[in-house]
Amino acid sequence: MSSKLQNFVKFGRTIICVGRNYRAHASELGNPIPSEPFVFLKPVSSYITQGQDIKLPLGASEIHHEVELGVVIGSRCSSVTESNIPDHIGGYFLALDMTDRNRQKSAQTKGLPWTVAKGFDTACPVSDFVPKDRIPDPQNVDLWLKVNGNLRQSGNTKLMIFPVKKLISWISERITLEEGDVILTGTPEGVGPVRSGDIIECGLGDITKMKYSIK
Ligand SMILES: O=C([O-])CC(=O)C(=O)O
Ligand SMILES: [Mg+2]
Repeated sequence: MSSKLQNFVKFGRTIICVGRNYRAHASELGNPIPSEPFVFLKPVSSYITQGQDIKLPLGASEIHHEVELGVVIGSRCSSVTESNIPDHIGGYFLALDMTDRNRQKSAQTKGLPWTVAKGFDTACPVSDFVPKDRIPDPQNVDLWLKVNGNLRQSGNTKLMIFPVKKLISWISERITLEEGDVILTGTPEGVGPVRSGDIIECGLGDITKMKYSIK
């Protein structure tokens, strides 16, 4: 295993995020169920690791937590078929897709991109790298998130509309993926606002967990 993958944050390649990959989450925000995957990007500067705090961005009125399974790409993928995707997965991690919900809604209404709503500084808190053999089936992993000890999100990756293999294959037909690129695979339902002083704890079943404070 390349040490670049274990240090995927420092390696710092493209962060691709999948939107509305769980029906219940698309519905809870009043959005249609996608008929094919859709993706957006976060800048690499939005990564933070445990020990750093999530900072509420300037002028933000509603910052939401979204807990997600992250995949680290292990080798170059260009038009890779679904059956060959497992060979290209380098490992996994737990991620928060922190979202400025009001800015996202306003951008969406105006037909503008979500870049600032999803890519502000500290918008991508992540866990340590999880070796691939710890997750033999990425379509059966529990995802949970608590704010100040109260359970807010509880889902399982089997509820994804487009499974990991499909997502990576679909992306690789349009965007070449390289070693160290990561994919955030979308959030289950239960997203909601956080305030200064809150503590988020979340996990991938009991495989890995992480804790972040909101500054
Ligand atoms: O902001 C959204 O609802 C889209 C998204 O990132 C997700 O579904 O994980
Ligand atoms: Mg998300």
